[in-house]
Amino acid sequence: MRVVVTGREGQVARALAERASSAGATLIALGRPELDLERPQSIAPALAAARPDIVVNAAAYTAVDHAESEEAQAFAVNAAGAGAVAAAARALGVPVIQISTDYVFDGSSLLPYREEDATGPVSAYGRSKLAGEQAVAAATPDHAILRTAWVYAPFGKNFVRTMLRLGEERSEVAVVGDQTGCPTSALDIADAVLSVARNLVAGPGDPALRGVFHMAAQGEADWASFAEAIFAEAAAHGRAPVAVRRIATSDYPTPARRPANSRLDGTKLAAIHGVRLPPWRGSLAACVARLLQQEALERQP
Ligand SMILES: NC(=O)C1=CN([C@@H]2O[C@H](COP(=O)(O)OP(=O)(O)OC[C@H]3O[C@@H](n4cnc5c(N)ncnc54)[C@H](OP(=O)(O)O)[C@@H]3O)[C@@H](O)[C@H]2O)C=CC1
Ligand SMILES: Cc1cn([C@H]2C[C@H](O)[C@@H](COP(=O)(O)OP(=O)(O)O[C@H]3O[C@@H](C)C(=O)[C@@H](O)[C@H]3O)O2)c(=O)[nH]c1=O
Ligand SMILES: [Mg+2]
Repeated sequence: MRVVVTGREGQVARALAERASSAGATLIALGRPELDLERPQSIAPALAAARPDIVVNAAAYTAVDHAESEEAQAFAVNAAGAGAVAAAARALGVPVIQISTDYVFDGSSLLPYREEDATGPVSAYGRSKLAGEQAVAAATPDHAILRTAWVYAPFGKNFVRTMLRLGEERSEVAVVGDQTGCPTSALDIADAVLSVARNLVAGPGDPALRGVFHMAAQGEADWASFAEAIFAEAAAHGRAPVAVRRIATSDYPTPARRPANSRLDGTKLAAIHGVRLPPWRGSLAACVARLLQQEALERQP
């Protein structure tokens, strides 16, 4: 199975590159300048040349706060770009997997979100990603939209690496405690995406395998308790302890609003695709261990 992913250096793209061979897949990553989601005319030729059995659109404009002042660019990449990727996949006669986000919800529900729950993004990023879901669905019926959340990896830009960096500079970090979600490892996402890809390729006419699915780690955390877990893992590897001061969202002003609750319910993905991501705590432990091992190696003379 030839899996073509958009974006070369993104967390999910790099995780797919790392995990593909153990899933018996060949991974081809396409990025700028050859494939630029802001240049729709670049997309179909780049995808065609890569001869995919399936396309995964993992590239996106992901700077949540910057998107508030660059909404047009966020829409160009996340909405028009995603639609163009899906249209190109359709022209090639292959399915597309669109990676989407928990930020399509407004966060007012007290329960984990299910696929049929009403969306209502409260940020420009969330609006652009919801428009992307709609553009993909309009472009081809042969799609799976996989919504994930709070992605981290041993590489790329993410909350885990930010906390480990801050923890080297300070003995206390202030973190919001009133936003709850599902911290999800990009490596677990990669394994799940590859399973879904296999199912879509093996079941070309099966509408049940298509549509929207929630794909996040099991369990839940708020950002403050997630930070506490990161520092606990680091301390287990000999790092100095770091205290987390739990603050309210109102004490941490940001340009973008974020949902108070964006937990995702993975029941549908498990029932239909047989895929359940692991609980977040063990995946976090593996990520922190790998980061600190890399760091120790880099420090060796
Ligand atoms: N990060 C998160 O917490 C979450 C992410 N998601 C979604 O998951 C997907 C993967 O996210 P993640 O791996 O974290 O993303 P990253 O921010 O790590 O990477 C995004 C990638 O998109 C590429 N990209 C941006 N603009 C363009 C463009 N115009 N043309 C081509 N490529 C472009 C970037 O390229 P370059 O390296 O050149 O900048 C980068 O490789 C995205 O769809 C995101 O919306 C969903 C929930 C949570
Ligand atoms: C760095 C830092 C952040 N925070 C807060 C800000 C924010 O509410 C929360 C997380 O910060 P981030 O910048 O990682 O959040 P954010 O970039 O909003 O993360 C989101 O990214 C997009 C792409 C998604 O799709 C979402 O699922 C989600 O992962 O923690 C603190 O309270 N203290 C800190 O020191
Ligand atoms: Mg961010």
